[in-house]
Amino acid sequence: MDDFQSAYQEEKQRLDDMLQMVDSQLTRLKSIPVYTGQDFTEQMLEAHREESRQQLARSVREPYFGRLDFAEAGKNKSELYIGKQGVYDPESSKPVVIDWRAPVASLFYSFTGGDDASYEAPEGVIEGLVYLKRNLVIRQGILERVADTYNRESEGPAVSDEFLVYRLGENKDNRLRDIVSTIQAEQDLIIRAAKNTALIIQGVAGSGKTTVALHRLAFLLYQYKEQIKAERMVIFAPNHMFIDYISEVLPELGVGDIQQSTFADWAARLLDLENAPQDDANELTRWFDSLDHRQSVTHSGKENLEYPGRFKGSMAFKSILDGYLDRLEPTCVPEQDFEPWDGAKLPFSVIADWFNGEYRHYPIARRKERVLARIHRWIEMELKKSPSAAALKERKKKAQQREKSYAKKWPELDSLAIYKRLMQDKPDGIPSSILKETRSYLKEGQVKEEDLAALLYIFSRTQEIEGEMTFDHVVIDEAQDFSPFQVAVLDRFVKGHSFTILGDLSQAIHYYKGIQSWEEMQTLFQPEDTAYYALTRSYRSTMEIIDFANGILERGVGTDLLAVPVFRSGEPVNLLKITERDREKGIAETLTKVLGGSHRTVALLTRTMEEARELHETLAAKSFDIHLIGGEQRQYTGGISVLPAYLSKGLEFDAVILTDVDTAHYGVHDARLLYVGCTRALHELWLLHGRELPQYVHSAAE
Ligand SMILES: Nc1ncnc2c1ncn2[C@@H]1O[C@H](COP(=O)(O)OP(=O)(O)OP(=O)(O)O)[C@@H](O)[C@H]1O
Repeated sequence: MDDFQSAYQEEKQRLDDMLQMVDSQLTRLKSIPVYTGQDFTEQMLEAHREESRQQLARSVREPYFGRLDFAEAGKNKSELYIGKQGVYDPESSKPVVIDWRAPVASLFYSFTGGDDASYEAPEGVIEGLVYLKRNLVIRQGILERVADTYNRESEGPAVSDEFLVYRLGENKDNRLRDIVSTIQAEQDLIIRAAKNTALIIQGVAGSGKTTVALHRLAFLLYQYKEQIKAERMVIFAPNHMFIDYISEVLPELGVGDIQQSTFADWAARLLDLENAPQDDANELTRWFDSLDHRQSVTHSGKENLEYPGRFKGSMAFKSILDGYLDRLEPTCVPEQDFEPWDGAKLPFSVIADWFNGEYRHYPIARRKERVLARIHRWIEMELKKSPSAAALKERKKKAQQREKSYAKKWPELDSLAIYKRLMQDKPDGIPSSILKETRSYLKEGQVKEEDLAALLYIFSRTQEIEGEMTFDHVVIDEAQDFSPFQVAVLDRFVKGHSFTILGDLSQAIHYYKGIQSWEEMQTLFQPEDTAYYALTRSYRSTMEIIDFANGILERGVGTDLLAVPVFRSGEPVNLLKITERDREKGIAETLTKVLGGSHRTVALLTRTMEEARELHETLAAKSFDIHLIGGEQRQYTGGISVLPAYLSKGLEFDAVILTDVDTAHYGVHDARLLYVGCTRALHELWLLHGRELPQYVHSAAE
């Protein structure tokens, strides 16, 4: 028997033993009748049993994925099995499978060979020797693969990339998956970083940002279980389809109840907006669907703060709001005494004293509420002094009217009302075009996504932020499209600046919003409260695709944030010229060719929504089973999809076909967009064009 076979036999025997143990624990737990009574202690015990049942049911399918033989200095070697969750021997209560988030499991990810192995444990740094690092693929309880990525006894070097390349070569379905078995050291550092830090991560396309963020949430919940709750953690994603796409990773990791939302949805809920802006689907269509309009805007020299989205996302706008709100505070109390009926008087000075003195520690909207409630109580006390029933009746009637009209003299202090007044009052510093446009749609009862940061900020300064509104941790994915002001606002809702902010500046396709450098975010925090990481290795695509996309970055985007590929080779990138007359035929033929492979997900990426619609119609008429994805889409179902490139951000497909890659569709300002499109492909990439390719694509292909 060779080494491999004996390792396989050994692991198979171990697995059988383990499955038997897990199965008998599960059978025992299932035999306990489910408690449905009223006793609180019993309810808690039942909840605990149910959690164990679910965990064990997951463990029966895949109890572990890795083995690490480690000898702590001065101690014997132990064989540690690492799984998505810990398993305990019911008799000895000792762990037989270690949770991947436990300190010692970090060695499985950080160790790449050599005589020095150490990890950080609560009791300090533990040092020792690693003898074996082994990956095990178990599916539905069956051992499918054993791969040693390090063996002290063998001569050869560590081959950790081989197993990674095997995993990366698999085709994908319609959901993002967990990567616990192949987390890379650079990713592990981010996943395990301390909680109370605003982590800012620049990662090239396909570097695992989204995946890492989700694993980090699972880690934080494990590491800080006493301090944080899943329901108080949130991941902000760009749209509903993306939320659907990532929705299975956390349950796979055994973590539930973490909020997944768009910023717009969260803001609309908190602000109780009647007309909530629908993410940015409309805005996207406006900016991306008319090629001419977009060209003229990007060429007009209008940069930065002249775009409403950029201005309203800037910290300069926040300062203007601060000034306005500071001025509002001393003018809240109406300058008059309050007389509920003739002869009874509550002097202005007393009311002002309540507002500015006694209730000073409350935000102003709350203060107003408290003062008005106190006035009401004062009226009731005064009414009791009425000399007769008739007088009481008369006074009560008067008081009701006057109380109502007095309350109306106070300024309205809900966020939208304040914001509307601010736009009317025209404070210095807001460009007049922005004032005018905003006033006009606010008057129609509309609010745009770009206004939400300001509205939330006003809310946070004027209302009380109650416990259930706060977060223990916030993840912002695609953060290059967030504004500094949005992050500053969120900071008011999150405890201890506990953020994971991830994005890629090269994918900042929204010229009208977002940031241009990470410094804009970093400077929001004290240096000791923030840390910056860069992820440069790209795991999604083949070397050929990454090299090609790097060419676009270098020559089209003009950045040096290039991706480093994992050594996974595939087909060359295909640049195919088809005459305009044969466009539809050429696209259909390419699609047929691509479908001849073993791909499970294929995307046709157009430049505009309109083109996607037309192409969908054409191909559906040719009997292709194809889905059209639009901005309002809530689910991604896999298979063959046709969508505009700007909606493909964050997603990935086994094969990607980009249509009309010519200078008219992808001008110099669209290099980022094309980069996004190209980097969606895992294994195969086609660029079809009738007219001239953009110059930066020509050179990227050379
Ligand atoms: N360590 C890893 N092991 C295996 N697969 C990985 C690893 N890291 C990332 N991947 C895979 O790479 C792909 C890209 O991951 P992900 O979507 O999280 O990257 P991203 O940086 O958010 O990408 P983009 O910015 O392009 O949207 C996914 O298929 C993910 O499973």
